[in-house]
Amino acid sequence: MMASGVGDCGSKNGSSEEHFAFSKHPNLEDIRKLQAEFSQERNWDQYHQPRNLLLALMGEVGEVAELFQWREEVREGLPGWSEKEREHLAHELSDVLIYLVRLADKCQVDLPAATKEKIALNKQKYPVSKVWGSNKKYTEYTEDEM
Ligand SMILES: Nc1ccn([C@H]2C[C@H](O)[C@@H](COP(=O)(O)OP(=O)(O)OP(=O)(O)O)O2)c(=O)n1
Repeated sequence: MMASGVGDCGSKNGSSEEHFAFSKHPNLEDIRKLQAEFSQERNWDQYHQPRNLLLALMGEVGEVAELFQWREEVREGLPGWSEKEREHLAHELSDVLIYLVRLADKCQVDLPAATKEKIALNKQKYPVSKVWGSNKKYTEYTEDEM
């Protein structure tokens, strides 16, 4: 794992067979605390209201999109991307996560717990037996199919 956080995401030839997993730390609560400290030390809490954080988050999502725009389809593992491009992506995705965690903090949403709950709800909404291999939205299924 490089210092930038750019790991062996798949392989450079696009194979998804190589193992990829996140580091265990920092977890979301660690990130929440790190960002809270960062903001407090700079007297920036005054700017980190939910609305500003949402706009900052959207701006960073736009910066991620810039890295993908006007390219051919990008395959898993980002084959053909340079180390510099991978590092840039890692930093922009981190900005997105940092603002998302900060937004959840300021809205008092327990993000890991809420995510666990939402995945459980998604499983109910999209039962494997009904949706296997299909990318239809749940509203497109007929009563019979569900
Ligand atoms: N008021 C602010 C400004 C910055 N940051 C933190 C959160 C982000 O992780 C990062 C964003 O910094 P920049 O706005 O400088 O954006 P970039 O790092 O993406 O720089 P650039 O826009 O030049 O790519 O810094 C923050 O918490 N609160």
